[in-house]
Amino acid sequence: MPDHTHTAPTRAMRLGVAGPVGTGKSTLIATLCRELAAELSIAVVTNDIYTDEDARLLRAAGVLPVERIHAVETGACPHTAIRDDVTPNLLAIEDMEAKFTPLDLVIVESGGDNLTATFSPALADAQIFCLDVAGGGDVARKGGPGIERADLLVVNKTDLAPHVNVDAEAMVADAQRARDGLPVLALSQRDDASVQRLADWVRTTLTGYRAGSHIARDPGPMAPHSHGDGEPHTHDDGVTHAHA
Ligand SMILES: Nc1nc2c(ncn2[C@@H]2O[C@H](COP(=O)(O)OP(=O)(O)OP(=O)(O)O)[C@@H](O)[C@H]2O)c(=O)[nH]1
Repeated sequence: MPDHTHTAPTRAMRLGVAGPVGTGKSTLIATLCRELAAELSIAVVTNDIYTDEDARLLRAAGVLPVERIHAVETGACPHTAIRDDVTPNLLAIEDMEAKFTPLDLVIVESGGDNLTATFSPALADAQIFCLDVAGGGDVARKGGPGIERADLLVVNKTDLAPHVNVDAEAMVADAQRARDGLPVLALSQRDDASVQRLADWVRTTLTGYRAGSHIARDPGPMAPHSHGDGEPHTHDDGVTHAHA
């Protein structure tokens, strides 16, 4: 008989943060580091297409020692690096684990990408998907793998809602309907209570992970899409699309 009991993991929890360009992923990660660095040993891996811009932003924020922030350059296809070929990210994580052992938490930021990019469970033990109220009030209602099935959906920058004529509460309610009971968090850097709720979610998820009760989920594959020009190609999950 195979043994299906779960044993508590011994390595750091890997937390993915995904979402479209500019939704506030780097800022959210900087905030988590600021809130949790005194109690947890943290490292961050960023994914950028051609630069190390996100890593530089995080280093400049001064929330972690600079050597704990590692940039992976993904080339033209940022979602491939978090889903189809996770090897460069796994190598970067293992490098950080070797340098800073014992780590409690490794946060991996995806390159800002489209609404359907999600982490493979081979890379992330848990994942946050980030939306921005300024991206439009109907985005949450339209759904998609990250919106519907990430471990936590963040409706971010709620302080901007009145300036962009978006009803943030309605957006959160739409998201809750799409998520079948999974949590949704309204977040603003200007609302400390919301920042505390975010930090508490990470603490609780880490506790579950350490106890062996948190199971990494796969939100689902990329929807078919195109980057505008270039040759179509097939990902490991069988989806064909074109690249710039
Ligand atoms: N008003 C407001 N602005 C925010 C908030 N969070 C982030 N921002 C701003 O939103 C912009 C984009 O934030 P980033 O954290 O760089 O977003 P990102 O998703 O990492 O961006 P990419 O890596 O380029 O995809 C920056 O100007 C942030 O200062 C927030 O809660 N409220």
